[in-house]
Amino acid sequence: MTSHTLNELLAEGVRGRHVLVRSDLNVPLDGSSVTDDGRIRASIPVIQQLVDGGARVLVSAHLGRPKGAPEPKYSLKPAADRLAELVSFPVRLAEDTVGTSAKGLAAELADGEVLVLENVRFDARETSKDGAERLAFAQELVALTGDNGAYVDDAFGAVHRKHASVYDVATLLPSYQGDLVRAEVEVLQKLTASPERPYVVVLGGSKVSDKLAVIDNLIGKADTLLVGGGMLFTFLAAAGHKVASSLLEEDQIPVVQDYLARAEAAGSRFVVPTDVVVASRFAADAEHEVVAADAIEESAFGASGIGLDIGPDSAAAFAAQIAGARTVFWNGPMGVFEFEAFSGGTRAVAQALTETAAFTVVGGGDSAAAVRTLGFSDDQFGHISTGGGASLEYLEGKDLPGLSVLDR
Ligand SMILES: Nc1ncnc2c1ncn2[C@@H]1O[C@H](COP(=O)(O)OP(=O)(O)O)[C@@H](O)[C@H]1O
Ligand SMILES: O=C(OP(=O)(O)O)[C@H](O)COP(=O)(O)O
Repeated sequence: MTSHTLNELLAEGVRGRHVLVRSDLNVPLDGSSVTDDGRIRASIPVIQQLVDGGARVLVSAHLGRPKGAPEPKYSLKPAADRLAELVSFPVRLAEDTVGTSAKGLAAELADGEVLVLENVRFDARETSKDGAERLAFAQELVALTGDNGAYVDDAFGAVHRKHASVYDVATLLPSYQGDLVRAEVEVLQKLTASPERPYVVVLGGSKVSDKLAVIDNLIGKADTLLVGGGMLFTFLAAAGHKVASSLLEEDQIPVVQDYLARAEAAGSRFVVPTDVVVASRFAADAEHEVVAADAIEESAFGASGIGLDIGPDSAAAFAAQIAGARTVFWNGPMGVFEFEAFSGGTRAVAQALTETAAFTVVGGGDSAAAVRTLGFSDDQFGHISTGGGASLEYLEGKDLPGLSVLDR
């Protein structure tokens, strides 16, 4: 299957046309400052080419997971401001997504100007499971483009979401695949076709139920699955251990038990941490200690202890697996790397990736941010992908709505 490309759109001509671009500007923030602008930088080439072609560019994007209504802490303002600093063309931000501000500013746009629409997730219809609701929102987005609009999907990190701004708009406008999506897919295609073995997948992060769902199809594909981050506690609970106040998805325990039971026959092996860094509370300066993974509740903090990182023995075991691999895919920090005291596991995994002879891919907004904030550089890895969940779902061979909707 192929999609129409950005080059085709540019060849058709975009001068004076409103082009709606879906970008992934879901960047980590500290208050109102962007702590890693990787996704913004990755979004610029497509926007720049459209600006150079004289398009009137409308950028749609989400930030975080607001609950379908405006919430100031999820405003795209910090991301739009950072974009404006990085480029030489004018960038404005609408106060709403499809309301009076967006309509007025979209109509006023001159050729080569860019308007970022406010967070699409401020409208509950964006993520609705009801297709008619999503379509109604998509129609309002599309209406901003006038009568000769076009749509470019460049938000690789969101192609696994069947959301109005990713999927439904593409059913309404002439649609094209952005260069970022194209480049990401090219790398991942190589990884799905015939990964060199041993093929090690490292999983962590906090979107536990999303990631657990993905593991299902990686069993049998990956040789070894290293389990860190928030999801490790559901694995420990599945083995019958108490996890005190750590992140736990109780309803997923039977799912994990099923994975563990199926893995061996399918030729995959889970490596679950044997030690954990437990903290008294979720804070950078919390008291903490290393305990055995099967004795979390026996730490000094008892039932209120929270596991915030894998322990040093586990980090060393993970590093050894990575050293012996030929292909490594990593999504999700091993711990709360934003706090120095709980960044050891993530740092050890990142270091191991830079030292192995394997082809390495790091995927995900926070994973990419982690390697950069811990002082590693992009060129120390085979590929840094802007999408975590999106890459994982691509690797499991799932149909990704944001890609298939563009198929001709
Ligand atoms: N044990 C843990 N408890 C709570 N949060 C965790 C834990 N380990 C990692 N995290 C958090 O996971 C977040 C990243 O998760 P996620 O969004 O799933 O990753 P990515 O964006 O790379 O896909 C980080 O902000 C990190 O602090
Ligand atoms: O951050 C993202 O995904 P990731 O954490 O899997 O890399 C994307 O912007 C998608 O966000 P979502 O997982 O809230 O839909």
